[in-house]
Amino acid sequence: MAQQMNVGLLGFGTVGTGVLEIIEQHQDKLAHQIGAPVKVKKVLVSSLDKDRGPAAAHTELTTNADDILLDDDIDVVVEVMGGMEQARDYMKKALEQGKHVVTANKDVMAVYGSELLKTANEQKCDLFYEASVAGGIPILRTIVEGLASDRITKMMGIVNGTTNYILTQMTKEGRLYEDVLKEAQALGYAEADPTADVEGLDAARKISILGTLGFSMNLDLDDVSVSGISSVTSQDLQYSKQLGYTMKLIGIAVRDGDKVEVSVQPTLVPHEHPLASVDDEFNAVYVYGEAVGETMFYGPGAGKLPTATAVVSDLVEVLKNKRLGVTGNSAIIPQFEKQLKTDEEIRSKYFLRIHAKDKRGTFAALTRIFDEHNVSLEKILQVPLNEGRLAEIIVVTHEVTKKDYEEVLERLQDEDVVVEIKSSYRTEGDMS
Ligand SMILES: NC(=O)C1=CN([C@@H]2O[C@H](COP(=O)(O)OP(=O)(O)OC[C@H]3O[C@@H](n4cnc5c(N)ncnc54)[C@H](OP(=O)(O)O)[C@@H]3O)[C@@H](O)[C@H]2O)C=CC1
Ligand SMILES: N[C@@H](CC=O)C(=O)O
Ligand code: NA
Repeated sequence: MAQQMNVGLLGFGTVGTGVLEIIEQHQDKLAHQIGAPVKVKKVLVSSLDKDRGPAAAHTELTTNADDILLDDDIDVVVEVMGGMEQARDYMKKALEQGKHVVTANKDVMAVYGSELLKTANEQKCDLFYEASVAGGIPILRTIVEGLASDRITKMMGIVNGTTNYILTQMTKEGRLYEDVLKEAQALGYAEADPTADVEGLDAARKISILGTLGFSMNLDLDDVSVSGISSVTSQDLQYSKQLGYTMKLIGIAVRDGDKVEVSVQPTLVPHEHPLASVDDEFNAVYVYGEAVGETMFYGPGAGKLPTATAVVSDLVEVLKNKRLGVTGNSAIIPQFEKQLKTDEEIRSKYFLRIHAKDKRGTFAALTRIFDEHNVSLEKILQVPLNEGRLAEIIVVTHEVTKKDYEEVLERLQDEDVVVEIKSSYRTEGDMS
């Protein structure tokens, strides 16, 4: 057996404590796979005063990152502290010191990923980030290696555990948004600031990483159109259910020819769609490849041990590469120039809920507007409100262009019979 490999951990929170636990508990298996024992030599924390239980006794804690980044005995730096600029600076410094890096940080990888991967290749170092997308599901490896021979044309992912937990609990248990969010925070699923979860930014970061790898083009976070779940109401969930749909926050990346579209939004999927039954903090990524057809990868998307499993598996790969002398190849330069679809080219179905005056001519006025913009309707539901003075009208369109649909929304806003547009959601139909 070769000499011990040393790891420096940046962060000792939910994921960091899980990483230490797995390394300690699976020591024999890891040593067998890597061909050398592994030890977490030092851990960076922001405060030495916290009570960290017995786990902390097995390693050395520091508040000075250089104790890790400049320690010649540390082979791999595992970044699980979160945040943006500081985490990126530490990763860059680690790579410049010739250390390999494993991270769970999608915030950094979505924005600075290509820059850091370039540094890693130049330094002949590895940089792996499996835990950054869909926690414990080995999805990045699946796309890059498992489907390397195929041409991926569509990915749809429930890639945020917090929002999936909230939507599931609101839909199935009738619980309140605020209560479930607090619980997701207590369970360690949410980010330090959960705004990134509920407003869709966390999922946007993940789908931009998936799109970049799956379509082999550099997709930026700015290329992702994003909306979150903070304004989803229990009425929306109830009407969706009544019309045969389940609401999920879904990251969607589609390639048609050379053009792509990437977005994140609360999306209605038919009850029988495989993504509809992915509940609570679980994640799933549906991937369509031209040759393989439909595939779906399911598992826990957040939480201590599932996320730590992905981190430690990356660590195993790095250390194996190091032993074989083949590090420095973790980045594949994207093959294609990015070409984004226009709103005339993006096609989808939509769910629309409006309050309208309940009087003669209302429906005629509405259908005229839909018709003038080439929007045809697949489903219609009308419910009287306020003792018949108002009508709650819910429609699901056939597949239409985003441009036509947005023009309809603008026209409806100015229409006399429309009192208020209550909500509007992208709706998925067929699988591929
Ligand atoms: N939680 C999850 O389920 C998942 C998390 N991730 C990602 O993993 C990363 C870590 O998440 P998580 O473990 O939940 O985060 P936590 O907030 O639980 O832990 C963060 C840790 O990093 C330390 N830390 C933070 N900032 C600094 C700093 N500036 N200097 C020194 N130490 C610092 C904290 O120190 P102290 O203990 O002293 O406060 C803490 O130990 C994030 O990038 C997150 O997005 C990815 C997938 C799933
Ligand atoms: N906050 C994230 C954690 C994993 O990336 C989530 O809820 O999915
Ligand atoms: Na993963």
